Amino acid sequence: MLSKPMELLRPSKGMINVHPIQRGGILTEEARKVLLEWGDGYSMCDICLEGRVDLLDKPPVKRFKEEVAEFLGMDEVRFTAGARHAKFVAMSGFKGALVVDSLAHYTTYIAAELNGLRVYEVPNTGYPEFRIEAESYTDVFEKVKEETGDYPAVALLTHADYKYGNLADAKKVAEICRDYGIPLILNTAYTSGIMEVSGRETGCDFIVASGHKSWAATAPIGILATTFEFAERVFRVSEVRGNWSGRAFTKKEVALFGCSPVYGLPLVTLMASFPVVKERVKRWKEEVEKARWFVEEMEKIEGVMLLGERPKNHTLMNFETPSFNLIAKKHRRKGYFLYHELKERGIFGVQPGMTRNVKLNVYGLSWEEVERVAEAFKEIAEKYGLEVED
Ligand SMILES: Cc1ncc(COP(=O)(O)O)c(C=O)c1O
Repeated sequence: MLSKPMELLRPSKGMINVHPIQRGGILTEEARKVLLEWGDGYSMCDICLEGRVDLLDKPPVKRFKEEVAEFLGMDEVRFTAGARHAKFVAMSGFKGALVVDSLAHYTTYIAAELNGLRVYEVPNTGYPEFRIEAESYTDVFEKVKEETGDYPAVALLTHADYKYGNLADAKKVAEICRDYGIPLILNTAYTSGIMEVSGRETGCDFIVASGHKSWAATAPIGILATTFEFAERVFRVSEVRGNWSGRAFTKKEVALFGCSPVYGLPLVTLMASFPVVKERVKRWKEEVEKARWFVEEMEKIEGVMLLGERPKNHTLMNFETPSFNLIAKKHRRKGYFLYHELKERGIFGVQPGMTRNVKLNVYGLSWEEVERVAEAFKEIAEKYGLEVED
């Protein structure tokens, strides 16, 4: 059955959306302007001479690719179908064991599975901070060697994780990997595009990014950046020949399905937002200040405590909220009460039905908006008889 127009309206329209995955993907004005012009199917491919979207001159994707490489402090870049696909492409250059942090996103595991890599996890410090200690990578590398006879083929670190918004020490992990000669994939789905990230400074071998999560682009689009050392290996070109015609596809990169699997709006919006993204990363410090202020305000509410590292170094946060959970038990709407109370106050994005924990992201909100969100939580708490410090 066809969708009715009503069904295509956005439920969060007009509200402050604090959903953790939404904040960094909100389009810039510049990106909004290109939506209609480039909305047709293969809009980008009007003048394609090389058979690959990353080599286009009109629009200037080839030049953009070089600009992104420079921005990320890497040598070579390709556009992928999200961070998940970028991880898949990076991992496609390796066989054997992969070591990942235990806060890695599910897409890391899926990318490894698809590449036939065996996954070993670096533990975190557990409740309440769940930190990934860089030194723990050493222990796991040694464990892999002991169990399999070889050191791992590759390692991955989630720069900021999706669960607690902890910011891992990428430089330290990269140093350890370098000492072992193990290439490091840095998953910056929640960092590059909102804060400054440089592969050269960090010392990692791959940077994975998500355009729709953190670079103000339309989904799906990701970025894989790497060094000259690894580029040929992961951007391997096709070697097959057609039996019938003997055709060869020697320019087509295998893990990118020949030509980048994204063209049109996702890539054009990424390009249109880029000048703004390059500037906004410089304002990260203030974004973190807002997050720290917000934590202080939330913890004035009885029974509310931040999970993850303190002080916060990222804008994604997770609160333990047993007091809200007790209210939910007696409320006729059960766990949905909080979602509805927030919605009535113009705030969207806290998971419906969830009151044990509240996970949200304040990235890109103005101070006034951050205050509105904090006030809404306090007002709801007081309405249901929780104490709120002045
Ligand atoms: C840490 C992390 N990596 C990767 C992803 C997936 O990103 P994408 O949708 O670009 O594949 C997510 C999604 O939430 C994530 O949190």
